[in-house]
Amino acid sequence: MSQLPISSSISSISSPPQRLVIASRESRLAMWQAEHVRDCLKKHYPECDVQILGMTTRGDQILDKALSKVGGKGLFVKELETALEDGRADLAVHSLKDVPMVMPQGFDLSCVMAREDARDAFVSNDYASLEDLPQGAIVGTSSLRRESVLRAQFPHLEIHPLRGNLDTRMGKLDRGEYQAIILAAAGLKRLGLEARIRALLPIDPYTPAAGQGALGIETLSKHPNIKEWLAPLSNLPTLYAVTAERMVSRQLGGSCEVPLAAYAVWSEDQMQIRSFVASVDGKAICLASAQGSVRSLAEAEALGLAVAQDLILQGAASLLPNGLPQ
Ligand SMILES: NCc1[nH]cc(CCC(=O)O)c1CC(=O)O
Repeated sequence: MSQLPISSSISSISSPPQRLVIASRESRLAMWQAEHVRDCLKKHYPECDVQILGMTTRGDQILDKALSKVGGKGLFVKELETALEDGRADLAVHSLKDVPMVMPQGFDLSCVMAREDARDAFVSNDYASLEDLPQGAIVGTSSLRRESVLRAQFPHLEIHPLRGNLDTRMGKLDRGEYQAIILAAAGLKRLGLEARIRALLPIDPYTPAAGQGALGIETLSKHPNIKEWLAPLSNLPTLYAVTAERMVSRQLGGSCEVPLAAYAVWSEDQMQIRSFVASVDGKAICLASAQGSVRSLAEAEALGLAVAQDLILQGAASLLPNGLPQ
């Protein structure tokens, strides 16, 4: 006679968490995001002791170079992953835009939370919109994606690099180093700086980066209960959208050394997605969009794949510094 698998049936009903540690970067935006996750966890698990472990990453230290030149997205997440590996933290909160398209071995993107405004924002003290900027005006951005669209739309503007955390960037604008800067609206809204936004840039042509405006929670793949514990924090429309966006980006190499945009919206089983790959000077662009029924993660990935294939058929590979992956 076979025995009932008593222990496994008991362990599948896990008890609520008693203590959770969130690893976060120390910038004001990262801390806001970690506190947001902490508050959401406390709401679902009032008995749980939720702590935040702040840490400085290489991406926060190297401020004098364009992001595309210092090693890209992984830069902001490595130190946090080490904290997960060492057991100092259970989860790491990231702006999803900064999370590499392929997760390193042993780590999972375990939760995607509801998206803030995904659009880019125009911020200036003297001008109400990009259209109002005079010949030679200096616009700050270190995003090759933003630079490419700006150069295509407004060849008379000067695009200068702009790095550092949000407060640093705003400070540089306010000291007159730029006539205007372009930032993600999500970060400004989260930090209570929404009033500084002079204009929200339309998705066409200013298509956001994959994952922009969404929060991702990374955990160790082998953590026994964390995915189940995080499930109430996840947002399905956002998860479907960013899954498609990240698929496009991954197919094209997922690097920030190339202007690459992908933005999707999902509602009522329908997804719309739009993406481009372009040259930094804005002179060459491959643009694709698609719409289709999406009722699963696999269908979200399939729509993203179709858009990537459309871009590749249009010659997107010739715009990628290292060609197509593999
Ligand atoms: N690349 C840095 C970064 N990562 C996430 C955000 C903003 C918040 C978000 O997109 O969730 C920013 C700043 C910006 O692009 O202006």
